Amino acid sequence: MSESNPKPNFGEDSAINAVSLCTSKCVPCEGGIPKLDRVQATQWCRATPSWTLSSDANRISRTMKCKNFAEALTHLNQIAALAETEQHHPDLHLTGYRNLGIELTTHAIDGLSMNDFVLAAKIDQALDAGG
Ligand SMILES: C[C@H](O)[C@H](O)[C@H]1CNC2=NC(N)=NC(=O)C2=N1
Repeated sequence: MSESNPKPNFGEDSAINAVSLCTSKCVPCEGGIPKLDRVQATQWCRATPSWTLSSDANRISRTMKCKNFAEALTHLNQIAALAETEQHHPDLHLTGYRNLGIELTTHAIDGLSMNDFVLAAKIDQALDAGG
C-alpha cells in the first residue's frame, strides 16, 4: 500500500510469503534506502517464522542445533554459497561444535531491508530441505 514500504520485487498488492521471497533476488544495497520500521519488519517476519526479530528491530536471527560438527559445517557452506549468489552476507556463529547461529542485517543501512528476508527464506529452503 504505502510508497515507503520497500517491496520492489513484489508489487503493490502481492503477498509477502516464503514462496515470493524465495523467487526474489537480493538487490545490491549501498545505502540510500530507508530501513524497514518495526511494524514492517514484524509483518515481513510472518513470512519467515523460523527467524526472531531483535529487540531494536535492526536484525533477524535463527539458531539451530545440528547433528554434529560436520553437519554444521555443511550448513555453513550452504549458507555461504547462497550469500555469495545473492551478494548479501549474514553473520555466522558456530559454537559448542554444533550450534549454528545466523544473523541478518543490512549493514549499509544499519537495519533490515528486503534482502534480509529474501536470504532468510532461501536459507530456510536450503536447510529445511534436509540438505
Ligand atoms: C553492493 C553490495 O550489495 C554490498 O556491498 C553488500 C554486500 N553484502 C552485504 N551484506 C549485508 N548483510 N549487508 C550489506 O549492506 C551488504 N552490502
